[in-house]
Amino acid sequence: MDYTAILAEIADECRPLARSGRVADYIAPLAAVGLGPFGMALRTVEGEEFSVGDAAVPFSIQSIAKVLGLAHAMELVGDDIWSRVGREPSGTPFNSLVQLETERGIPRNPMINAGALVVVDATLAAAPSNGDHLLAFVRRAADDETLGYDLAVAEAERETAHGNRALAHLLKAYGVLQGDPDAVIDAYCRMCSLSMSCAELCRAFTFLARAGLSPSGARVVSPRHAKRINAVMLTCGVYDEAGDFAYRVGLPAKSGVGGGIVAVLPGVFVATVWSPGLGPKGNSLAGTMALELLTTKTGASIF
Ligand SMILES: NC(=O)CC[C@H](N)C(=O)O
Repeated sequence: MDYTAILAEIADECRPLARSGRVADYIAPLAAVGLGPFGMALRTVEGEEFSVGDAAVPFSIQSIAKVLGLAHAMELVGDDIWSRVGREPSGTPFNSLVQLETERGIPRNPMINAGALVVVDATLAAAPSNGDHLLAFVRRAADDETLGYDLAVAEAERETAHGNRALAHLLKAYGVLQGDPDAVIDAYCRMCSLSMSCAELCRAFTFLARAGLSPSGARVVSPRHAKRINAVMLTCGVYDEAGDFAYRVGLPAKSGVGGGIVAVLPGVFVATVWSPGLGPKGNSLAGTMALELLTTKTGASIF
């Protein structure tokens, strides 16, 4: 199928909304991007690529990276990961502390910050200490050795990560975090600073549409893990907007406060969108609308 005309229509309809919402202002380099950009890309499992607008502009993928971190951890430690983090939707904001105390240090899922910190901790404990194994995993998933971090973003987040530090120390107090909370925060901020364009993000997430295979056909995760990661994205990927997002868009998806969203239709395509204006739940306003229009215009969703 040729998605060129549909993406052009979607971009026209979404551009006005790209001036609405708020950019994430607690990480200075993200605030500096400002409102206005809009880009979208779609890559089919056959390898056809379509894009519109600012689809080639790199942006900070932020919490979208939690999916890559989870995929890496599942390959490293297997089902053991689920002894320290749940897989139920939280119904709370991504950075909330409240539930973590009432549930005695076991985060609801790996897509909220507390859960991602546990995943990072598990990865640090399991991986050999030489080299950056997450980055190697991401490059392998995308078949792209040029992908990397934006270390200025990581450093800026480290300086203001007081809430995340509180989460990490609370996790440590409950004995759920094995390593040093500050080392976990450093690795977490680096992970969130991964920088990609919509087009690159489509390639990095191809394995979730291809039952675990990268664009070149290399095995990234098992088919079972791909299915499970998509399930976690569907139920938890956009935090306390997961229900509304499933209702409107109908695809497993993950958002980040950089304004990106990646959505997967298993067996068919990966669609990515970037527009920095966020709604109250921290998800891109124009990005959500673009994905809603995509599934409405094509009739393609998991439902
Ligand atoms: N929702 C997000 O993208 C949040 C990620 C960001 N690095 C944070 O921890 O606050």
